[in-house]
Amino acid sequence: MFHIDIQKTERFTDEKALREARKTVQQSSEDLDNRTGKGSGWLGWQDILQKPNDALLENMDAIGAEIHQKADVFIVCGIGGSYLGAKAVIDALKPEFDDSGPEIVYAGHHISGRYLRQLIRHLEKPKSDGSPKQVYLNVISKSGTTMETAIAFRVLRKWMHDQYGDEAVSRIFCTTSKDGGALNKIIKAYGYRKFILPDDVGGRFSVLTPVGLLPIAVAGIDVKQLVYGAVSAYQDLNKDRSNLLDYVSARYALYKNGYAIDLIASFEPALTSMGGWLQQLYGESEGKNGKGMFPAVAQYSTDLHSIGQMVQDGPRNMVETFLVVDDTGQTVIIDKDNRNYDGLNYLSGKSMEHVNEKALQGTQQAHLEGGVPIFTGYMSQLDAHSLGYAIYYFELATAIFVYALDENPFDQPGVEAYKKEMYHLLGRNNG
Ligand SMILES: O=P(O)(O)OC[C@H]1O[C@H](O)[C@H](O)[C@@H](O)[C@@H]1O
Repeated sequence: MFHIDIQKTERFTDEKALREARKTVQQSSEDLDNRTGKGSGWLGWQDILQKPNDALLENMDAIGAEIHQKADVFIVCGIGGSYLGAKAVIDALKPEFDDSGPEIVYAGHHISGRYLRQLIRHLEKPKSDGSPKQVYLNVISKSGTTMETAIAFRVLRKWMHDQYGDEAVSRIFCTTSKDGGALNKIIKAYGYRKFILPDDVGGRFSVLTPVGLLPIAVAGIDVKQLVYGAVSAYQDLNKDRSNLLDYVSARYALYKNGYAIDLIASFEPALTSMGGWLQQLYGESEGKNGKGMFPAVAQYSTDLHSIGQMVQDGPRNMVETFLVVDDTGQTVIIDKDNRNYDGLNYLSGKSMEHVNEKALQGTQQAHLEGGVPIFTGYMSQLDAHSLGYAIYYFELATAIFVYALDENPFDQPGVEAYKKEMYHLLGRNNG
């Protein structure tokens, strides 16, 4: 399923510090379970697994399958927790260069007019047989007021209505909170189909709600497997949390010892977006009142050729968290070449997976010797069930770690600061 090996961190923590950390973390875990910690009104991400909503899953599956069949392009319009989870799962499981089902594109995740103009040009370009592309749009915003998403939605919505007339209404899907926010006003006025994100589930904990499930289902991924993977994790970790608590304790002890950066790395490019999802989960949950580790993401071996030097030899304040899949399911065998000009015949008959695994082991050994404590998260397979399992594992680890910091894992007050400055510069208060 999923577990984290902490062996390669042990030489960086002394026993006493680890014991203390474990005590704090144990208490944090109990506070979470007893619902006595900070932000305890925001534990809906656990409740949805305690009682999985099969009707919702069936519904997501059915709508997803219908759009999968009809759409050429499916636009996911959202930012932060409103798209990172879906992207993580889709990038992990949808085969590369796959042209079955719709192309999934993203919008509303920044304010680039250049990008949006080019996206619209792409939507308008007919298919190879000359017929127009069939476009469907899912806007996702918990608050319903996020500016990046709202601007893109305003533009794309108009494009959809210009293109499809009244039929646009049946091609636009909105995911938001039950009440409130500008998006709810728009839904009411235009009659778009709405999916609800429960109030007690924060954006970065929302991938297993319609926020993530609809785009994931549209991509042709089994949402039941995904959610039930997380349900298994929920049940297993209610029974035995020792691996998770060892991981959180070691990470907390390292943090206390001055380790300030957590570099999330994978040798499997399909998992890089999982790193992006985890980056928000860790970053927004931890970074409060001068506390927390800065989460960064690396794709290996690609980035060993760019930031590898820094990891090996830069300031010694970094831990690495590797996401590893035991079985990727597919590979390429390196053939023998009689001339052997490239000198690679010592690898002939070997799979690229074998080479990638040795690259992982070699990198870990080198970084360890260079002074980087290493966590390794093992996923048995690259499938929906294992991903769901890992998602809940990390959500739980986040909540417990942030309780150990004595902060609220579920708010993000600091994110408002840039918005305030931007709104001021844009003259929002002047109407
Ligand atoms: O879903 P929304 O309300 O549009 O929010 C989208 C994102 O933007 C906010 O500013 C928060 O910092 C994130 O936690 C959130 O995921």
